[in-house]
Amino acid sequence: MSAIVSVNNLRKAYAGGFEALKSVNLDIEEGEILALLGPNGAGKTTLISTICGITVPTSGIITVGGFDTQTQFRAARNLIGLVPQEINLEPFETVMNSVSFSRGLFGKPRNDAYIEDVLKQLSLHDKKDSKIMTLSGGMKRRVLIAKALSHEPRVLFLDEPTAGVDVELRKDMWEVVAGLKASGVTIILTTHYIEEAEAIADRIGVINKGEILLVQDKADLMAQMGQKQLKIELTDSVDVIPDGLATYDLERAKDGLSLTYSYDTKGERTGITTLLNDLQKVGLHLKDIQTQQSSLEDIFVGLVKEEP
Ligand SMILES: Nc1ncnc2c1ncn2[C@@H]1O[C@H](COP(=O)(O)OP(=O)(O)OP(=O)(O)O)[C@@H](O)[C@H]1O
Repeated sequence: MSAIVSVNNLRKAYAGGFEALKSVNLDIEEGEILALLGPNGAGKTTLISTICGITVPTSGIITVGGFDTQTQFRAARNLIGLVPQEINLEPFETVMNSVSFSRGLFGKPRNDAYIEDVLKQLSLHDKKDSKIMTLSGGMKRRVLIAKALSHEPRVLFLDEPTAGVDVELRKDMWEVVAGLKASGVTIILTTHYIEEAEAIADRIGVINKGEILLVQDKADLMAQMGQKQLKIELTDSVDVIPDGLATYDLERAKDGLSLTYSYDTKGERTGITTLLNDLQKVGLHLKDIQTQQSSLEDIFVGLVKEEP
């Protein structure tokens, strides 16, 4: 895979001097879904707006499809579709007209067949002649996506596509995004819903205070940083952790009926076998054992917390 979007040493200071982005470097591979995860005010929207040429960078270079977003703005922008956070649609317009109009703004010749295909893909085709004001919130969001796709972009930016959307609609949106990826569009979405990144992204970038803390393959991220916990339930409670188990850094539950052992799933040895032997040696009897994997949420909270 090759980078379709390349961000190099991007800095953005707003008027007044506030540095919303501090030397950001990011390559987005063609065909992937990249989720940019970060808390409120992290700089997600600023990053997207700057790549899309809506916000002017203070310094740094961004290319899209090899075109410089500043010196070759039009060529770069033609390759980009942007779905904004806010729903800003023309209420009295029909879906078809509204989407066709967006295409026209990019100077592309009318192509009803293409627009109808997009509407079909977004399950909006039966609403093509409906006025936008008659659509549900979920449908309006899909109209925004149709508009962003109207000029046949290769990269689609979705700024918080499911903010304030109920669980059902959120899952619908995830399916839409998966369908778009299947049709060959590269997708970058911002979210502060960890489960959203976990559900649909190929790679996850974590951004906080204007800095990208990491960008990594989702599965690798979870495997590398994920810790597993082994919860050992005991038949009888213990008041203190026996000396013979001191080396394991166990956590004792308040009721003394279970001990939790954390280990690295990627480590050469987990230490579980010797732990179980040692438990027996100190005379503890197991009732049950269970393992649990830390979620992306634990990883994310850990990363953002470590920031000074
Ligand atoms: N036009 C502006 N002028 C000055 N500061 C701004 C401007 N736009 C954004 N900021 C500041 O830049 C920082 C990053 O904002 P941005 O909207 O990029 O964050 P975000 O990660 O998208 O947040 P959210 O999840 O809340 O949308 C914030 O501290 C914000 O207050």
